[in-house]
Amino acid sequence: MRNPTAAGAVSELAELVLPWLPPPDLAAAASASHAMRAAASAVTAARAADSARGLEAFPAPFVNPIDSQPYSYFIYTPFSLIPSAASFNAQPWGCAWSRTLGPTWPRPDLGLPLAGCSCARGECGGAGCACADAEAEAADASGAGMASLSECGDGCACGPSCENRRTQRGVTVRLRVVRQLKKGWALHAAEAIHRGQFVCEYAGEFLTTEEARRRHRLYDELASVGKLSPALLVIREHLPSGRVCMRVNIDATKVGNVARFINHSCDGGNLRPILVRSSGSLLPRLCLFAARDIVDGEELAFSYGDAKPNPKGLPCFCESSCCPGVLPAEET
Ligand SMILES: C[S@@+](CC[C@H](N)C(=O)[O-])C[C@H]1O[C@@H](n2cnc3c(N)ncnc32)[C@H](O)[C@@H]1O
Repeated sequence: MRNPTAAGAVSELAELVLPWLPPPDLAAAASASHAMRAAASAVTAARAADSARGLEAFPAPFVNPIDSQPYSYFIYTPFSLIPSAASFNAQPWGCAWSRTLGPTWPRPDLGLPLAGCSCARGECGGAGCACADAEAEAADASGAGMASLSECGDGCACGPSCENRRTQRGVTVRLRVVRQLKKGWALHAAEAIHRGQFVCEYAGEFLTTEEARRRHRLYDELASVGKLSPALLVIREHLPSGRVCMRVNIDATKVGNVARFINHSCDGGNLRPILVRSSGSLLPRLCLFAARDIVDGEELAFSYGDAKPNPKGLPCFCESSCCPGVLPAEET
C-alpha cells in the first residue's frame, strides 16, 4: 500500500527542486519514480507554455511542429546585465512560484546620485527635458551608423510610468517562439505590430571586448559542430566620419530574453535596432522596433550587423534576395 504522507513529501520536494534543474537533470529526476515523472512533465509543460516565465506582460510560448524538443533552456532577464552583477546562474522555471525569483521591471533603484531630469509631469522628452537628445535624431537622419534614442532613467525625478521610457516596461506585444527546420528556434509575432512600435530589448550579458572575444572563439567551435546557436551580438557606434567610437557586446546565449530567438536576415528583416540611452546609465541598450507593419504570425528578424560575411561562417537561411549564403561573423 502507498504511504500518503511519503507521497505528499515527494511531491512537495519535487515542486521545490525540479524547477531549478536544467533539462538533462530534469530527465534524470523523472526516471526516479512515477511521482517524479508526473512532476517533471508538469514542469516541462509549464516551461513550454512560457519562455518568459511570467516575467513579461504576456506568456511567449514555444511551438514546435518539427521535432520533440519542447523548449530551449536559458536564464531569463528582462533587461541587459553586467555579469558580475548577475547574482544568479540558476533560475527556477516551470512552477507558480518561479515568477517571484527573477529580475523584474522596473529595475531596482541603485540608490546612487545620477544625472537626470526634473521635468513636470507629462513634459519628459520635450524640448526642455535634459534627457531629450536632438543629436540622436540627427545621427539617425544622416544614416551614419545605428540610430539612437534617449530616454529618462534612474537619475530622473519621473517614475516608471513616464512617457519617455517606452522601452523600459519590458515586452508588451504578444510573441511566440517557433521551431524551424533550418534556423532552429525563431521569434514570431502573435498579434499585429504597428510600424515604429517597440517590440523588445535584445537583453543579455554586457561583456568586455576581451571576454566577448574569448566566448566567440568557444561558441564558433561549438556552433561549427551543431552544438550551440550562439546569440552574442557586437554593436559598433560610428562617428559621422565613419570611425567606430564605441563597441558594445551583448551575449544572450545563456542569459537573455525572448529577443535571443530572433534570427538574422541579410535584407534587414522587419525590425529596426536602435541604441537607447537612459539618463544615469553608462551603457546603451539595444532595442528593436517594428520597421514596418508586421502581421500576426510573421517571423521577426533583423540584420545582426555590418560584419563581413565570412566564407567559413555558418550557412544563412534567411532566403532574402541579397543573401550571400553565410551568416555575418565577427572577426575576433
Ligand atoms: C540569436 S540566435 C537566434 C535563435 C536561434 N535560431 C536558436 O535556435 O536559439 C542566433 C543563432 O541562430 C542561428 N541563426 C540566426 N539567423 C539565422 C539564419 N538566417 N540562418 C541560419 N541560422 C540562423 C545561428 O545559429 C545563430 O548563431
